[in-house]
Amino acid sequence: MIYIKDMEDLDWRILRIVEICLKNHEWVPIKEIVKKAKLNQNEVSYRISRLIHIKMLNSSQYGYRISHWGYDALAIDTYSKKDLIVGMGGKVGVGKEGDVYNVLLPDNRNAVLKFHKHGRTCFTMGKRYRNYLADKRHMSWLYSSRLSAEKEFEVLTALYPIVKVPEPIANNRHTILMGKMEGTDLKKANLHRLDLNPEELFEEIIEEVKKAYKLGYIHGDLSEFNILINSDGDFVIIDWPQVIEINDNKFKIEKISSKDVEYDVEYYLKRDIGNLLRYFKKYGLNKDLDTLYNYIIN
Ligand SMILES: Nc1ncnc2c1ncn2[C@@H]1O[C@H](COP(=O)(O)OP(=O)(O)OP(=O)(O)O)[C@@H](O)[C@H]1O
Ligand SMILES: [Mg+2]
Ligand SMILES: [Mg+2]
Repeated sequence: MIYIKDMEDLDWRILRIVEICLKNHEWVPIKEIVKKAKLNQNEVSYRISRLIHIKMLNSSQYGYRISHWGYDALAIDTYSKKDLIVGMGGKVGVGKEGDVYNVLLPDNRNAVLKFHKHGRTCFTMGKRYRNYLADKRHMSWLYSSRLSAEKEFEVLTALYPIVKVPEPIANNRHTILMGKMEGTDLKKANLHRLDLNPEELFEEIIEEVKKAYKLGYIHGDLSEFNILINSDGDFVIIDWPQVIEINDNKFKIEKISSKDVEYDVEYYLKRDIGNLLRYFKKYGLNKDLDTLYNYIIN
């Protein structure tokens, strides 16, 4: 629980100062905070103890840093101050890399806010991110979560509305604000009960994969868990941070047991198609992977 309502202006100010100082420190020493805040040491100590009490800051013998909750709070506060969201509701979903919450936009539309949480990332994901961050020495969860959110927002912006993906609305820190799909994931949907034709749906999904490929992107984690569908058969493909950019060599190498293994675009695209085929097999669909692959790339 984030106790934003208990936060006073000075608490926010100190929290933001700690965030800025984290660019240069792993733990921010109190004297650094005092210097930047232009407040006396007693006031700063008092604010820090309040922030620790409500779990916005973590402390060690070396100083202070922002907690997951502190970072969440800063993002929510920023959206709220910019009038991008006017309310927050419950959780829509919990993924391996983040939590997704219902939010209300000023025009009364429902949307969702996805928090990227790399601290508890799945292992492969971490590996790939470490790769593309090889030159950044002090990579913290805070920094890598932010990059992951930025990447997902960038991809949604490049794909929307050509490809069926959620509408990207805004990005702040480790979060993205996007349109909400009222529906369920394909994993939980029963296509027969929804009166949907599995073969038609499969072909529609392949069309989206093809369009994304033409724009230069391979999802990289496509499966029945990352497709949301409603009862009309409308769907969106979600969860894009691990995207493979077709002209970006950095994404082609993964470290497996400390050996560099080079995977190419073909590997990732076939893996995505293979996941879809596996899912649709239970509806009796039998298609050839190579034929689909050639259809997509040509
Ligand atoms: N735009 C959206 N509209 C409605 N629900 C959404 C939306 N985006 C995400 N969700 C819900 O939140 C869940 C997690 O989202 P997402 O898959 O993007 O996160 P993740 O943490 O990367 O998950 P994973 O562990 O699958 O990698 C989804 O399975 C879905 O239930
Ligand atoms: Mg997912
Ligand atoms: Mg994911």
